[in-house]
Amino acid sequence: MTLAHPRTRIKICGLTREQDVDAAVEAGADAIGLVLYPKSPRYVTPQRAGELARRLPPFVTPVLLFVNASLDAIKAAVDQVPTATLQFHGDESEPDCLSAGRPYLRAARIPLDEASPFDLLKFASEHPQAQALLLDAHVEGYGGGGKAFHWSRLPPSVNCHAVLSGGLTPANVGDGIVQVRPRFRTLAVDVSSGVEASKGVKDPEKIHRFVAAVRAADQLLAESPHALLPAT
Ligand SMILES: O=C(O)c1ccccc1N[C@@H]1O[C@H](COP(=O)(O)O)[C@@H](O)[C@H]1O
Repeated sequence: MTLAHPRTRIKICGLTREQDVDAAVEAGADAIGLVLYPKSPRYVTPQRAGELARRLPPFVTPVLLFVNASLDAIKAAVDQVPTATLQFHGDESEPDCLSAGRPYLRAARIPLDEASPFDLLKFASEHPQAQALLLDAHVEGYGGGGKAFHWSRLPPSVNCHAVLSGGLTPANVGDGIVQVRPRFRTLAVDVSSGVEASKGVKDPEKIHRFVAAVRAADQLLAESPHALLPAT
């Protein structure tokens, strides 16, 4: 059976503190992201990632984020968080993404400039084993830039699961869900900057408002499926 409007899953990314992990869980997040990219202001060591992930209750997924990491570095983090889903946010090939033997999300970094070409269908075909494509804006530093790309750039129909990210906030996530969900098999959302007090420090009130905005969009779509805009 296909559900017309499955609940939008939510990932809160870039957590560095116990209280932020707890706030994400209390708000109802389905996944938390831990950034293993040393150049990020949200970087955590593999050991710290393990400490934070061990706070999670069942059925909340820890996601380990990498940018062009070596296999040794990936394995060191997976040793600490053996149940992790991996998020590859750099220039990794499909064999790189498969090398650690864990489910993974592959970030597609979509140019902010509408004149710059980006072929998402080709990108999807190059990552057939990704659990989902994570759609982010192409920003300096690879990600976590708080910038939204033009959602209208996405193709009308892509036969894969997707995670919308890049500049999401409590104010725009509902609109993002309505615009992007019809184009993919399912849609989840991922936020970092939009729920922060400062880089690497989350604001529990913003997390709650973000989750409430996602649930409001889900409710709207369940009650009025016509609210889904036709994909262009
Ligand atoms: O968070 C980071 O510092 C980061 C560094 C390198 C690659 C990705 C990073 N974060 C991811 O970027 C997207 C968008 O984040 P934002 O909401 O726009 O801040 C998200 O998937 C983060 O997990």
